[in-house]
Order: sequence, then structure tokens, then C-alpha cells
Amino acid sequence: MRLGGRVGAAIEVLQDIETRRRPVADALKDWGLAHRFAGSGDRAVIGNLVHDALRKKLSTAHLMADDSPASLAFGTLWRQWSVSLAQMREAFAEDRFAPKIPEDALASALKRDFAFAAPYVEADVPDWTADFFEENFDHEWVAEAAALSERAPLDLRVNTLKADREKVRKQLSKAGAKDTPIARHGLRIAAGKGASRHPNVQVEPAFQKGWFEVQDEGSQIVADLVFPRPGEQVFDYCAGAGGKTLALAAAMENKGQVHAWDADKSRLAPIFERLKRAETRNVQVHAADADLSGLENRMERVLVDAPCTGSGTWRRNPDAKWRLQPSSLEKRLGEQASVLDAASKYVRPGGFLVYVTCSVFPQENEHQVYAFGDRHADYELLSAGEVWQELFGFDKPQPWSADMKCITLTPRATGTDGFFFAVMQRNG
Ligand SMILES: C[S@@+](CC[C@H](N)C(=O)[O-])C[C@H]1O[C@@H](n2cnc3c(N)ncnc32)[C@H](O)[C@@H]1O
Repeated sequence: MRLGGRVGAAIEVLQDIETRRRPVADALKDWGLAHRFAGSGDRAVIGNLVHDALRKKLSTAHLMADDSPASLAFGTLWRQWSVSLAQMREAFAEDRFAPKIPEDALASALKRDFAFAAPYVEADVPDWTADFFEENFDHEWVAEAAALSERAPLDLRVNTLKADREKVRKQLSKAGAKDTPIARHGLRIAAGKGASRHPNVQVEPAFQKGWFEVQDEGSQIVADLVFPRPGEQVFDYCAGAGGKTLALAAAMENKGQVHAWDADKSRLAPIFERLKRAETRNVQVHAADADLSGLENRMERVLVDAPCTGSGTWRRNPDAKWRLQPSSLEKRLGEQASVLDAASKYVRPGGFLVYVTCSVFPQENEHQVYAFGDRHADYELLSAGEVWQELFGFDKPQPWSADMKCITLTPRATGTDGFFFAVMQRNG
């Protein structure tokens, strides 16, 4: 397919998402099934264009003075893919599958800015979330929120049980892997532009041999901040597919025990294959319906990687940004409070309860931690900022922290997905 046909396809998919409120993955898949002549390269370009359009949906519609799928697709080509009007004309000439170029909208977009736009439009976030960003990031909130609408890099965590960073970096040198700026065992392949896409690193022999995992740098950092020591008893209470479980187990050098559990057995299912590939020997996975009473009051550290809105991951999942509803936030808030309460009974006296989300909304973060403190006088909130400095020092990009206690990572501050981290110690 030529560029014209691909842009036309992206417009069709955006239309489908808009009119039928379809998840982007389903809309793209259906388009592919109905157009079997399109190759994997075509589908990748169409997918990139759709995802980029969704990332900056509001700001592009504002500049184009039109929120139709066609304006969105062309505005994305111009703003994010740096394709000029002249280049579009040339590429679309004599292409009978090419859609009509909205020349007037593109010409006027060159002259428009955000002077008269509501801040949430420039920030590219749902209007009802603007207050949450402002509470968290004050006068920097628009820039912080807007950074969530950029493409994310591909981050990898080297499995120190089987390899080291240099060895994996060499294996992935052709893909352009470089050390992550903060995480100690991370590698990064920069985000591409336009039609370029990340290499499929999971087909690399080094991946098959368990030398690395795909994991955002922010996720690596918060796992590191849990600070597990070899020989300890650690409970990963919301283990999901085990991203953080694997990092904890490696940090503990396969000594001691990581107990991994999740209320949802289907979320937990991929963990077994991942543990095998990583040759992790200190993880005990507990079934969703297991009796966990034997672990009560025994754990040195309990990690609650809580179910959340995922607002910190909107770079990777722009569809979720527009599908999020106030009711789902409310539901998550209830779950977070009860998961924290339930997980706290496993912490031994003197042990640590760690609370993590991949959200940047204060209700899911600081508010939960302070409300937990009100309900549990035997827990004291420690300084996560000090743990950060001990691990990563002062010379690296620093996370947000109003009080040096709770910390928030963001694409703009730390170059990672948005993550929240807090640690509480059980006294007596
Ligand atoms: C953010 S995800 C965990 C991601 C995982 N830790 C990782 O690093 O790959 C949150 C998890 O919490 C689980 N969850 C939701 N409610 C729970 C509950 N009441 N108890 C334990 N886990 C729960 C979900 O099934 C989901 O897998």
C-alpha cells in the first residue's frame, strides 16, 4: 500500500473507534481481517498513525479546528510525523486510494496556537482529570500531562541471574540499545518517529535464553526501591504476570523467597513461563484460591502493586486515556483501600509495606497512603526520597515529591512511565 491508502485506512479505523466506541486493538484487528491484502508493514504504519492520532487527539483537533477522523489523521501526519503539505501532495498524486487532503484546515493549523484553548486541550487529557493533574503538578501540570502523549521508548531489564548489562547491550547493539539513565540494570531502545516501529526483541536468542525482560524503566525503578535483600521473605501481593516478581527475585540473587499471588488467576498465568525462562528459583507462586494464612505476620516486605487507572501509562496505551470513566476511577479507589488493608496483615513487626501504582492521580496515590495511615496507627510512612537517593544518587533525574516521603515518576521528570511509590514500616 502507498501512503494514501494507509492514511485512508487509519481514518476508517479512527471512525470505527469514534462511532462504535471500540477498543483500538479490536478496531485495528477487524480492519486487518477485512483487508487481507495489507501486509504486516502496512498494518504497522496504520497502527502507528492511529495510536499517534489518539495520543494528541484534543490538541490536534484544536489546531485543525475540526475533530473529524480525517483531520485527526492528517493533523498527525503534519504535527507528529513531520510530513509537510507539499510532501503530502507529492505522495498522494495519482494515488486513487488516497483520501482528500484537508488543505484549508492544514493551512490554518499553521497559524493557530493554544492561546484560547482550555488547558486540558493542550494537555491532551480528559477534561474531568485536569484537577487531578493540577493538584499533583501545580503550574507544571499541562507540561506533565502533555508528556504522557509522546511515544514511549522500549525498555528492557537485564536479568542479572543470567547476564549483565554489557553482554545484553552487545547482543542488541544493532537495535540501538543503550543503558537506561536511572535503572541500574536497564537498557533502552529509543522511541521511533513516524512509520518506524520497535524491533521485536522477543525473537532474539538473548530473550529466549532469559537474559532480559521487557519492562518499563519506571517499573524497574520501583521494584528496585522495594530494596529486597537476599535471604528475605517478600510477598508480591498483586503479582499479575510477574514483571516485578522477576525483578525482586533477581535482586535477591535467588536467595530467600518471593511469594507471588494475585486475586485473578488469568493475570497470574504467564508468570510460570517467565520464571522458567529467567531461571528464577526463589519464587513460590500461590494459587488465587490458596490459603495464605501461613504467611501472616511473617513477611519482611509486602509489595502492593495495586490495580489502578493506569494513567501513568497513557504513552503506551493512549486508547485507555479516552476510555477511562469517573466510575472506573471510583471502583479502583475502593479496590486500592481494601487491597492495602488485606496485604498489611502479612507484614511482620518491623517489616515494610510498599504501595505502588502506575497512576499519577493523587487520589490513587498520596490520598490512599494517608488514609491507610489513619486506619492503621501501627504503620509509619518512611521517606521514599531517601531510598531513591541511596540507590540512584542526586545526579540522575529526580522524581516528584512534595515531602520526600511519597515519590512520583513521570515521563517528563524521570523519562519513565508514571509511577507512584511509598513505603510504610510496621512498628511493634
Ligand atoms: C498493576 S497490576 C500488577 C502488575 C504486576 N505486579 C507486574 O509488575 O507485572 C495489578 C494487579 O492487581 C490484581 N488485583 C486486583 N485486585 C486484587 C486483590 N483484591 N488482591 C490481589 N490482587 C488484586 C490484578 O489482578 C492485577 O493483576
